[in-house]
Amino acid sequence: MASSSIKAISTTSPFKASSSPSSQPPSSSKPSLLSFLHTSSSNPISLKLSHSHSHAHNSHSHSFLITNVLKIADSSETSVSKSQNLKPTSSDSTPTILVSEKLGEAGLQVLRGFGNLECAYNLSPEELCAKISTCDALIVRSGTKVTRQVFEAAKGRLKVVGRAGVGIDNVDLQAATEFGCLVVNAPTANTVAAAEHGIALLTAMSRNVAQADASIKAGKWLRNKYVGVSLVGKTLAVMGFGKVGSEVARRAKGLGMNVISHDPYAPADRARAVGVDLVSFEQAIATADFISLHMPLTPATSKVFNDETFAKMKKGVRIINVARGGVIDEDALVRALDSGVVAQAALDVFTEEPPTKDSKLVQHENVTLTPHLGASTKEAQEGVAIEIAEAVVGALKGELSATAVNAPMVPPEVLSELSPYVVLAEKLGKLAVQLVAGGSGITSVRVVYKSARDPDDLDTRLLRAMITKGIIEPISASFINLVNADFVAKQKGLRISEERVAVDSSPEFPVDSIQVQISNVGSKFASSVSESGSISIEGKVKYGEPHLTCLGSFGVDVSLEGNLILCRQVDQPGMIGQVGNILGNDNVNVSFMSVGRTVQKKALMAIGVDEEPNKRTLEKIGKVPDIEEFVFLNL
Ligand SMILES: NC(=O)C1=CN([C@@H]2O[C@H](COP(=O)(O)OP(=O)(O)OC[C@H]3O[C@@H](n4cnc5c(N)ncnc54)[C@H](O)[C@@H]3O)[C@@H](O)[C@H]2O)C=CC1
Ligand SMILES: O=C(O)C(=O)COP(=O)(O)O
Repeated sequence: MASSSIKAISTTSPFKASSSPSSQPPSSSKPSLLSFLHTSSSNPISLKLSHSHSHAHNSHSHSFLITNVLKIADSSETSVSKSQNLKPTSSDSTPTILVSEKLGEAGLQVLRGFGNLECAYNLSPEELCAKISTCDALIVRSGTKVTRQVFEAAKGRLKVVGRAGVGIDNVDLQAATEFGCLVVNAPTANTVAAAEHGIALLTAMSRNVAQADASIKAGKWLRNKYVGVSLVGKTLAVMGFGKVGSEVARRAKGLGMNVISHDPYAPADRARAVGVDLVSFEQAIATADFISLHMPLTPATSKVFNDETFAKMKKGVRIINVARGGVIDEDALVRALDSGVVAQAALDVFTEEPPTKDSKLVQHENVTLTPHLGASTKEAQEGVAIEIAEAVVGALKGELSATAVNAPMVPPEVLSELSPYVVLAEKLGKLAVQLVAGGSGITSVRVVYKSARDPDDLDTRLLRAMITKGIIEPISASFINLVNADFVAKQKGLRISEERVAVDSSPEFPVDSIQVQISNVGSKFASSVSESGSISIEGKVKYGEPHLTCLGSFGVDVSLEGNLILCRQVDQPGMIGQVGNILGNDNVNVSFMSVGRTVQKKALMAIGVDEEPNKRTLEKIGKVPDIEEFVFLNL
C-alpha cells in the first residue's frame, strides 16, 4: 500500500510475524540486556517487539538503556537466547565461565566472585564442543583452538571468548562475529615478559647457552666449539614495532645494538622516539645481522619468511621468533640453516604446537628452542589473568570492553555521552522499517547525522549498529548485536551509508539529529516519503529522550515510545476530537497527542496509546472522513 491517498491501515504489524513460533522469546522479556551482544544465527529467534520491551525503556534511566545496548548477561534474559536448541543455563542463571588453560590464581578469584567457574584443562576438541553449550564465557590461552565448530556447538549460549594473552590467531574471529560472540584479549600484561624472552633468546642464541649447557651436562667441556658472536654494534631488525617489538628495540639499544624496524602500520615518530628507523621489509631483511619477529600471524604475515625472503638476507643472519610459528615457512628455515644463510635461529613458537619430536627444525643443532614461554613469567601470568578476568566479567555484565577484538571499542565516556542517541538510533530504525510496505525489500539505507562536532570527534559505529538492529531485527530471524551488526547487514544485502552534516549548533551535544532514509521501497504511510522519493524520518534527543521530529516533509514532535498511531488528515477543526472519541469509547488510553501541519492544509497527528488498539478500533479511525491515511507503529 504505497499510494499516497489511500487509507493505509496496519493493524497487524509485520514485525510481529515470527519465523517460527517455538523460537519466539517470551513476551515478558525485559529489554534484552543479554540480547544485544548475544546472537545466534544458527538459532533463529522471532522478533516480536513486546510491549514490555517498550515499557522497560520507559521506566528506566538512560544508564539502564545503555545497558540494553551492551549488556549480555542479564539473568532474566537468558531465555531469549535459549529459546530453542539450547541447553538450559545453570538453574540460578549465574553465568558459567569455562577456563580451558592454566590461568593465574588472581584472575580465577575474580571469575569465582562473579560466576560459576569451571577449569577444565587439556580438553580435546570434541570434549570442548560437548561442554561449550553450557558455558556463557570461555577463557583460553594459545593452546585451545576456538574453531567454528566450537561456536556452532555453543548453540547460541557462548557470549564471550576471552584470550588470556595477545595473539588471537587460535580463535576463529569470523565465526565468533557471525555468532555474535564477543572476543576480548589481554593485550598488555605480557608485553614485557615476551620482550624479555626475546632478549633472552637473542643473548642465549648468540652465546650458544642452550647448546653449551646440554654439552656440559653430557660430560663435555667444549670451549672452542661454542664461541659466540657479540651483539654490540650489530644491526637488529625488529619486524613488527608494536608493544613487544618496541620493548625489544628499547632493550636491544641498551645492549649497544643498532636497531631498525619494519612495520607498515607503526608511526615513524614513535619509532624515532626510541631511536629506531622504520625501513622497508626488503631493507630490514637485507641489512640485519639479527632479525626478531614481533608481528601477529595474519593471512598477510603467514609464511612471510620463506625461501625467497631468506635468500635476500645477509649470509649468517640470526633469527629470533617469539611471535607466531606460522610467520615462518619452517621447511624453508631448515633449508636456510643447512645452507648457512641463517646461522642460527631461536624459536619460542611453532606452526604446530607442540612440534613433532623428530622435526628437523627441532633437532637442528643451530636452533635454540623454548616451548612457547614468551608470556610465562609469574608476573605476566598474574597480570594477564586479572586483565582477562576483568574483561570477561565486564563483557558479561554488558560493559563494552576496551580490549574487544571483534566489536567497536567505545570508551566509557563516549558511551555514556552517546547513550540517549543509541536509543534514538534503534527507535528510528524500528520506526523506519515499520513504514516500509511489507516490511521487506530494503537494500539501501542512508543515515545522515547532523552534528556541530568535528567529524573525528563523533564515533557513529554504535549508532549505525543500533539503526541496523532496529531495521533488521523486526523483519528477520536474525538477532543483532554490536558484534554482528555489520556482518548481518552485509549478509542481508543491506547497504548502510552514512553522511555527516555540519550544523551550527552546540558542540556540547554529539549529535543534533539523526535522519534515516530508506530508498527504493514502497511506503505503507505515504506521508513518510520525502521529496526525494525515500522513506525519511528524523529524530532528536530532547531532554534526554528520543523524539521523532520529522516524517517525510512533516515536522512533528513525538516522543518515540510505546505505541503510536500516525494519521494524516485534512487540517481542519474536529479531527483530534473524532479520533480521540473513538479511542476513548473503545477504552484505549491516550498517552499523548501531537499535530504537525503543512501549508497545503495537511496535518499529521501522532497519538501515543498505552496498548495496541484492536482491529475494529483501528478500522473506525480509518473510516473517519478526511483521515487520508494512518498507520499503527510499535516502538
Ligand atoms: N611467545 C609468546 O608467548 C608471546 C607472543 N606474542 C606475540 O607477539 C606478537 C606481537 O605482540 P604485541 O606486540 O603485543 O602486538 P601488537 O599488536 O602490539 O604489535 C604487533 C605489531 O605488528 C605490526 N604488524 C602487522 N602486520 C605486520 C607486517 N606485515 N609486518 C610487520 N609488522 C606488522 C602491527 O602494526 C603492530 O605494530 C603477536 O603475534 C603475539 O601473539 C605476544 C606475547 C607473548
Ligand atoms: O599472548 C600471546 O600471544 C602468547 O602467545 C602467549 O601465549 P600463552 O598465553 O602463553 O599460551
